[in-house]
Amino acid sequence: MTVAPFLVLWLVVSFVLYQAWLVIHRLFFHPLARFPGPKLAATTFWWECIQDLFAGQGGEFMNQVEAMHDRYGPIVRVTPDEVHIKDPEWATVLYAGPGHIRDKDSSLAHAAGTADGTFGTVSHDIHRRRRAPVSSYFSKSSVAKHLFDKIWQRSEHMSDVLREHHRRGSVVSGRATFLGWSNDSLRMCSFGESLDLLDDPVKAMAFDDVFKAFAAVYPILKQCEWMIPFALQLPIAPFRYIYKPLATLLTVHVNMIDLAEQHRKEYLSKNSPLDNQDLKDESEATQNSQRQHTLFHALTASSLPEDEKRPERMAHEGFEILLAGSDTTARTMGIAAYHVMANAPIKQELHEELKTVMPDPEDIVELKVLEGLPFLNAVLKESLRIGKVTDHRLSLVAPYETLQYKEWTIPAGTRVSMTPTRNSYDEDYFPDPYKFAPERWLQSEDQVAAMNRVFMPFAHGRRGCLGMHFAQAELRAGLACLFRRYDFELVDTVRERDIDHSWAHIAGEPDKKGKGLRFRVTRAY
Ligand code: HEM
Repeated sequence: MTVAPFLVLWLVVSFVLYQAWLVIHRLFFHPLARFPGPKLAATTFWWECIQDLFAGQGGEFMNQVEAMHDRYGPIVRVTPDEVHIKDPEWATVLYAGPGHIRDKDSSLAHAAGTADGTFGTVSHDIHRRRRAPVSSYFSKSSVAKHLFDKIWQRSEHMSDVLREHHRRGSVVSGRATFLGWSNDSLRMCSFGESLDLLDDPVKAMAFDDVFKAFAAVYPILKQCEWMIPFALQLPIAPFRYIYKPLATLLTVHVNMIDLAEQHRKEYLSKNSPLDNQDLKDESEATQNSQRQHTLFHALTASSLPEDEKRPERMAHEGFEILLAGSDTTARTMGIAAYHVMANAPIKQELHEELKTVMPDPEDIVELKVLEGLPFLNAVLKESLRIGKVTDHRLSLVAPYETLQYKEWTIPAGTRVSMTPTRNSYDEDYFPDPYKFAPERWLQSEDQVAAMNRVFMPFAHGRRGCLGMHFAQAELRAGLACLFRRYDFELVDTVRERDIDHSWAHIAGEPDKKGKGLRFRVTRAY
């Protein structure tokens, strides 16, 4: 026998033996071996990927996790090294606050290729440092003081677009309109410029393809964290022929570096280094934000170390903001709009309430006035509840802490996940969960407090959404402009087919045969 075939045989046998040992180890000797769950899930990480890519419509693993809980109980081993817990009351233990160290699961953190951004940072300590200035830029007070004017302008613009549809009697695509609205608004507030997608539904739908492309490859990206960083080292042009939306996704990544560099230079040229030294903490940076018109200005002005202010690093923050903030808000808006349009009494009540603060339909309203409207608030919360747009497991690791769930002791260093957005469908807290019922948020204080305890559309704790105030301000402004100024009728929109989510890779998606939300503007007030 020559050396080459012998070497191949040796490699094949070694690989097979190694895989066999892995399976035996995972089933019998792994620290999670005694946790309940299907053997296949305990054996290989690829089970999740295969379920997501090939079962049903794809994106089936989340439904499988639900089925595992039905069969095995509230704690289940869902991959070789991860347990998933379904118990709304336990979320505050996993997503714990000060005094508890939680790293992020790297397969979730790195999937978008932004290991240096807040979302993509695994380490607890580095994450805290990075999150502070971004979170401050989108804080409740910063949204009210610095960003709401721009948010309102974009909603006004959406209103103008709808007025034109009314004039022409044309059918409106909810997806193109709301994605254009949220993307323009987020870009305007974060980067001081927008792509004007609201004016160009075709361009808006090209961005929809980008989100779809990301979702389509997400199950593979979760297994192969190196993929996007590797693709970014290659020329983008060939990707245009292989899969155009992926090329667009990579282009957004690359353009973000140029934008970060441009804004950093712009900020430094207008502000002396002496001023910057004076910025001792993030709250000071926020107070100073008269001169910080973009997220990159704020990051440049922050007290982060210089290495964290490299354009390549800041670009990861910018990319994450776009990825995390535009599709989510657009989807929630679509869900809210559908349910309000489909329920005449709800539509009427919302319209009447809005009239109290906008006697003239063209009135401009301050954020705090909108926040004081109980029915608008109830519609917003119910839309976030029923939408559960980020329908994926948020997995963390407590590196030094043993976690206890009932009689189960979870060793330190284990990946532990929950799906906080699914709490919203727990019948113990939300009776008749599939019903869109804003009135549930108008019950007694105790009843609302019980719901609020487990209501986590933005997840919870330090890894929870840092754009939640921004998103809610956008949704309030958007709903106010829509339902104070116009009346609508749905056009061939079926809830089960076009609105409700039936599968999810990272965001919940309606049936693939769905046509999306379509409506007509029947009246301008
Ligand atoms: C209705 C709209 C939104 C929903 C439902 C939502 C939901 C969430 C959820 C559930 C998470 C937890 C992470 C995870 O599950 O993977 C998250 C994280 C995040 N969101 Fe949002 N989000 C929304 C809008 C926004 C907006 C407008 C922005 C930007 C301004 C944003 C920026 C982020 C960032 C950067 C993170 C990562 C935070 C961290 O890791 O520390 N989100 N969001």
